[in-house]
Amino acid sequence: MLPQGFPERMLHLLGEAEFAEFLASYERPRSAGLRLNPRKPLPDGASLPFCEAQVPWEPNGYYVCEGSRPGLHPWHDAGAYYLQEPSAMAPAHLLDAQPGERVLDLCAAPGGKTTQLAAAMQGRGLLVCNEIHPRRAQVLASNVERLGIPNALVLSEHPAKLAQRFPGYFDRILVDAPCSGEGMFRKEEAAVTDWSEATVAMCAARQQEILASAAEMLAPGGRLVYSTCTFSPEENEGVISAFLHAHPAFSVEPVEAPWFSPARPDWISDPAPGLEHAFRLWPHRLRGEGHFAAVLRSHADGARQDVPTERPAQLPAAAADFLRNCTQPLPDGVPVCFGSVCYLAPAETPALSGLRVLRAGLELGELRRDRFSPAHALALWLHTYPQTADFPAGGPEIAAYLRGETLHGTQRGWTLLTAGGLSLGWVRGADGILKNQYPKGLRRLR
Ligand SMILES: C[S@@+](CC[C@H](N)C(=O)[O-])C[C@H]1O[C@@H](n2cnc3c(N)ncnc32)[C@H](O)[C@@H]1O
Repeated sequence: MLPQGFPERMLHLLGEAEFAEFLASYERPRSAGLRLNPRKPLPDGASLPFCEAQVPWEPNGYYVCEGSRPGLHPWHDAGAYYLQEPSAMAPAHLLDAQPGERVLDLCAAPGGKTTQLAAAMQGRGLLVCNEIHPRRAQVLASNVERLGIPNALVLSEHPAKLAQRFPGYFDRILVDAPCSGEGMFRKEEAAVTDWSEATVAMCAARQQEILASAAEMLAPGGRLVYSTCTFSPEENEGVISAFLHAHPAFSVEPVEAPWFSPARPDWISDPAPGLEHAFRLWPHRLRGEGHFAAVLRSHADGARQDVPTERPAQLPAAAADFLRNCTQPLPDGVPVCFGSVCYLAPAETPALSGLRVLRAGLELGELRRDRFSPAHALALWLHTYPQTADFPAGGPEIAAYLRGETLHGTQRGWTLLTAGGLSLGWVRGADGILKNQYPKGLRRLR
């Protein structure tokens, strides 16, 4: 059931013929997708049984067969892929983040686009992902950890506060704005029940503010992508047009993306020039849900700004000893400790004091009574470790491990548990028993 007032709005915008096609898309099943994580390639010869065609605008993206449950496969827990609606893969593709850059994902939870940006950055550079709501920021942090991303700072701050701390600092910024969610009516019941004309107006006002903060943080010459999953012109062409009028140093960058439809400057009054280069993704014109995206380019003069960087901490000796034993070289980074928890923050990490930080890069582990316990995040980042225990991904041992049960094996001490070759967590071996170290909050009930 569509919310009252919504079909009338769309009929007015689209006209009768296209509205009929649009409406018919609600009778079709929604498209589901997943994105493979290049940091955790599937073992040679392996494939995922639930993947069908590739998503045209994302080389790692696949449509998922109807009725399949990829979230239940242990390789999901191992971070081999992220479940993501195909149209939602468009904004990060358009941002085109590069290894070594400074990239900000300003509205990042639960982390679909953050994890896609991380894949594009190949572990190099600084990825700051921010989510204003603390609970949602925890989900974001957990997904960053699951996909084994080493170079992300996870923050939970208001965009205006970040704008004060990071003027002109980022090469690329994604604003995947909170919106009225009209494009998600096929996917989320809450999007239908929460919708009203007043919500659209409230979202548009908030989007303007977020976008203005983002613009302050973009380096001269930088690229900013604004996206929503809604159809309303107020939240899309309207927001971008008002932004361009207020920020003459920006323009909409024309980008080659033949799968998407042009935006509709004719749906708003006083459209800024170039608005037609933004994109609309229509559920009746492609295989995916409704989205909007605009690529904005700064033409401001000047250079990228720097801020003071985080000072490296001295890792406790027990941590350094443990890490020396890792055969896989650690990424470039700055050791940072919060109390007894140690991280390897990305090189050039800005000073973090005064910011709400959920993860300062790769969590290495914790010092407990002079003993070092490696973090779950470290296990998921590792591909190899001198001592591993591997079990078939679909076998009973991995199912038991994910429920938090003890396994059997001859290994002694900290051992990397792998599911069909992909790291999944730690076990600690002694006397033929492999004690389960899978975090309690992630365990499956059955
Ligand atoms: C569309 S969702 C982001 C989805 C995410 N980019 C992904 O791909 O998984 C928008 C996010 O913006 C957050 N948000 C809400 N109000 C905000 C505000 N005033 N400033 C910044 N973010 C806000 C929401 O909590 C939500 O997580």
